[in-house]
Amino acid sequence: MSQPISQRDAYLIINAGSSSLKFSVFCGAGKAELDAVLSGQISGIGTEPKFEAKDAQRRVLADGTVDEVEPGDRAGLLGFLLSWMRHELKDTRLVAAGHRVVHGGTRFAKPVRITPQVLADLEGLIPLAPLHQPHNIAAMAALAEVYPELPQVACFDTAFHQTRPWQAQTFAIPRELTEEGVRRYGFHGLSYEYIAQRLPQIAPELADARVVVCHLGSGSSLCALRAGKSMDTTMGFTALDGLPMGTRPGNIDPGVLIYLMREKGMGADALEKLLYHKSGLLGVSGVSNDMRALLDSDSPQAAEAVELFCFQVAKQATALATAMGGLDAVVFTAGVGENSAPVRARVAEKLAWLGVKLDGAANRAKATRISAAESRVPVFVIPTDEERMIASHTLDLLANATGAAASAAPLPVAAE
Ligand SMILES: Nc1ncnc2c1ncn2[C@@H]1O[C@H](COP(=O)(O)OP(=O)(O)O)[C@@H](O)[C@H]1O
Ligand SMILES: CC(=O)OP(=O)(O)O
Ligand SMILES: [Mg+2]
Repeated sequence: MSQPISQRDAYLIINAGSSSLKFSVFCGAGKAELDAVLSGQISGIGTEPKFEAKDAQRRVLADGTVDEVEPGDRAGLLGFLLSWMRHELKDTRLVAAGHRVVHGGTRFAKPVRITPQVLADLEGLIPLAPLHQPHNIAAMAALAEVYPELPQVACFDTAFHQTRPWQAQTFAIPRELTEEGVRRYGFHGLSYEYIAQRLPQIAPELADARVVVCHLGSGSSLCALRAGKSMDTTMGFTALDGLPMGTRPGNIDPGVLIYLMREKGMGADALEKLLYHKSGLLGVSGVSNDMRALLDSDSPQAAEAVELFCFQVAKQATALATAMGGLDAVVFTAGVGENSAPVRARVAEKLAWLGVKLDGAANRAKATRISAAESRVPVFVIPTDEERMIASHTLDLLANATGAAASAAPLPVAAE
């Protein structure tokens, strides 16, 4: 029989996304044997927050709407979650906390122990990730209040994308700006890193394959994975680039921004609000930022928003296939990618010319492999697990105890 949780080392993991606050508690002596003993999320932040939690046996501990806090009150929702967890974890021996941090900038190339200096550096990156970085930092501060002695570790969305060739990291702008750090970083790296490890366990023949991973959630991006390494990705300097998302536009002609500044008198704050909070599925549909609501809606604008999303996913997937010189497999993951059969079906239809064909029944059943037997390109649905990846990095960092020293290694500027 396994040891009770109270006698095992436990790691508390927090992943603050744009529409969700996910958490897990893992127990285990090493990263190969990490058991999720508690996990869940507050989803629908900003619209209708819902709290779900499960125990080690995947039994439901909580499942309902959060009525006591305003839908957009991030601090209130974090407080609600931490007080619930504190009660649940009463005898648990927490040894560390790990956090997802969206932007590592040029400074953070790998996970790092959080120190006052690291925290200050992360705060300096808030303008490059205003929808995420403040919430990532708020979770660190809130935990430090509840567990002042607990070591905390930051794991970065940007870190996984360092293997891209320089042309995938560089904007066509004057070199001085590139050297200052104005370049394509890419995000959702913890999710892609998890998929890169998981796919060869499911399909060993694809270990060296050229795979487009579609991370479709509230924030969405694609990654070109070759032999498990990132070769390109759709997000850039910030998490605004690439695909349309819940409230973000994705690719947009920069001339639009100049037009809005000159002709509409919009400044940085107004543009930030437009691009991070009012665009994407919400802006196009006028109905919701939530893909479920759009698929359930009778509004023609909601249908157009879904079509625009699927069109861009397929179009940009094709560009990423070119970045790898071919396409051997497609993976769908994250909230929309894992749960929406209609979105997967529409994207796959648009990629038919590349040899993608789904098995309709397998797609609707959310099977692991959803492609038809005759599909040249196999297609998979793989639930992502950013929290497990963070736990694994947190264990590694603490085992190597290089913490603060590791933070001093700056990222090299993209080399030719
Ligand atoms: N059954 C479903 N059908 C379509 N979309 C879904 C479904 N379940 C969840 N989603 C979408 O997933 C999104 C959340 O994805 P997730 O990856 O958890 O987001 P975050 O970016 O906040 O981490 C929601 O905004 C919702 O639109
Ligand atoms: C980077 C990003 O967009 O993250 P999320 O999908 O969690 O909002
Ligand atoms: Mg997310």
